[in-house]
Order: sequence, then structure tokens, then C-alpha cells
Amino acid sequence: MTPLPTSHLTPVPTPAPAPLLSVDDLVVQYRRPGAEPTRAVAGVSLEVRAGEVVGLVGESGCGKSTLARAVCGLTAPKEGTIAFEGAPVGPLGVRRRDPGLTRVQMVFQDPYGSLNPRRRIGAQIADGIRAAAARGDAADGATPGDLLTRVGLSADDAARYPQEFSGGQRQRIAIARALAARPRLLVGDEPISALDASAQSQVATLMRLLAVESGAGLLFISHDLSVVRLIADRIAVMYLGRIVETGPTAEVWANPRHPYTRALLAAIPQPDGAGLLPAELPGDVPDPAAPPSGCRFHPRCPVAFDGCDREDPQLVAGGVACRLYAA
Ligand SMILES: Nc1ncnc2c1ncn2[C@@H]1O[C@H](COP(=O)(O)OP(=O)(O)OP(=O)(O)O)[C@@H](O)[C@H]1O
Repeated sequence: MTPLPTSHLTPVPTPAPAPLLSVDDLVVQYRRPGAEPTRAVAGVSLEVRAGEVVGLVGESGCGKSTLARAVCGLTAPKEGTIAFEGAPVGPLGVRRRDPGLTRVQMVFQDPYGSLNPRRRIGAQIADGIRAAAARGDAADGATPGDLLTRVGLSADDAARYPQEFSGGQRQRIAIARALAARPRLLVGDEPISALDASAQSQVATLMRLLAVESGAGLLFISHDLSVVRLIADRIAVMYLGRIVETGPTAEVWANPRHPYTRALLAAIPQPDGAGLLPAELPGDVPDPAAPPSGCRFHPRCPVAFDGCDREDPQLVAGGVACRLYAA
């Protein structure tokens, strides 16, 4: 049979690559005996693409760490899905035994607690190299010494112990250890908040540089918006278990829309002592075990209006969950 001519066929467009991380309607809850469950993450959807840095910001208690821990398989979700490179990740028990889990690496807040004080740092970094090999990732030949050099330390430091280093240096070691596992996604959970001011932007910039250079995505959690502005391509603002605004960093910075985002920006100290915007944020984040009715932010919102205590605004396509912007 004569084959059909194919030259007239319209080329099939190449589909956009699946996001590296895709979180859909995620709920994570904690249970305490005799108390209402705490929904620390109460329906979050979020994507991170390869080579992209997403900054997750919000006050203490908003659920940022809980979200990060769920993404890394350290906390089981109650509802919703987490997909990695297009494939849903399984329940926690399965994930713990899955060497593929090491494709996601986390850098924690506490540079003193996250490294084993009794082991030389070279040996701890070598664990990461072995983890990548165990899941069958082609080795790039990097040694612990090479990785230490990449984070600005010396190859000779591999023979030393964590307590011989400053907080900023330890965080660099933690980053080298995470990178050793050749992650596709790096998650930084407040990785700079325990560091002194001079080390903060250096460590944040280093994380961005190394993640992007290796084609990995970076989910960078911080309550320091000025640092997030420096390194993130996209910002997601979290309040009481929900994402309330998301968008390209420059856009959110130039035109913050959610009253909570505006208040966070207003709180950034400026050289002249004034905030960026004339807004203020009264009170604290409420207890997630008993969230306010309607919009969770309404009791603290400077522009709440009739109905905000009843209607719960969803994150719309424009990237903001606030009735001020409802169609
Ligand atoms: N193990 C736990 N058991 C019970 N409640 C918890 C637990 N961990 C966190 N929570 C609660 O869940 C909510 C969200 O906490 P989470 O640490 O995720 O927030 P966060 O935004 O990362 O804050 P921080 O920056 O202070 O870590 C808080 O109300 C917190 O008290």
C-alpha cells in the first residue's frame, strides 16, 4: 500500500514541559488530643518549574514550613495531591522507601542542628553523592571537595567538623550537601533567618545561583521580603494556610494587590524609616484551628467591607484572593 503523503500535516506543537512541582488543593492538618485539628495548610495550589525560583512569604505561623515539609515528604497531606515531574507522588510510607525522593532536597533554618556534629563534613556531603547514585542518576564526578568549593569554602574543609564553622559557613555546607544529591528541586525553609545580616543575602544569592545553574527549581521560604525580591522569579504570599496572592516578583512588588501583601511590603523598613506603603497590620495571625469566617484575613484587613466576614474569596486567575478584585 502506498504510504499517505505527510507533508501537508500540521506539525504537532511540542507541549510545554510539566512543572517540576505541582501542588494541587493541598490540605495538611495536625491533630492534638482534645483539641480541634489545626489545618496548617488549608487548600494550597502551587507550581515550581525547572530553573525557576519561587519565593514563599508570609508571617510566622502561616503554614510555610508545613507546606515545605509536605513537599519534601516529611509530613503526610490529608487531602490534595503533590506531583513531581508530572507523576503524583505516593503516600508517605511509600515515599520514604523511594530513592527518587532524594530528587527533592531541603535546606533547613537551623545551620547548627541540621549537620551531624560527630561526622566530618566531607562524609556528610558524600552521603548526598551516594543518594544520587542510588537512584541511578549519572554521576557528574563531583567530589565533596568540589562541592565545598562551589559554595565558597575550601576543598580541604572536607576533613573538618561542623562546629569549626560559623553559622553562614554551616549553611553553605548544608547547601553543598543538598546539591550533592543532584536535586531537581531545592527547598529552603527559612534558610537565612538564623544568619547575621551580612550572610543573609550572600547565602540566598548562592542558593539561587546554584539551583538555576544546575537546572533545578528552588522553593525559597522566608519572611524577609527584601531578600525574596532579590532572588525570586515569582512570589507566593501565604496567609493562614492559603496562598492569597501570587505573581512575577517585579509585578507583585510594583503593584501589590492583596491588602495582606500590601501590609507585608509596608512593614519593610526603609532607609528613611518609613514603610513602602501607608498601611499597617494589626494583631497576630489567628489560630489555624479556629480560622475566622469568610475571608481569613478580614479581622486584620484595613479595607474589609460588607460581606468579607461571610464570603471566602478564592485565588482567581489574576493571582489574588480578595473580594476587591472579584469579577
Ligand atoms: N507539629 C505540630 N503540631 C501541631 N501544630 C503545629 C505543628 N507544627 C506546626 N503547627 C501549627 O501549624 C501552624 C503553621 O505552622 P508552620 O510552622 O507551618 O508555619 P510557618 O509559616 O512556617 O511559621 P514559622 O515561620 O514560625 O515556622 C501554626 O499554627 C503552628 O502552631
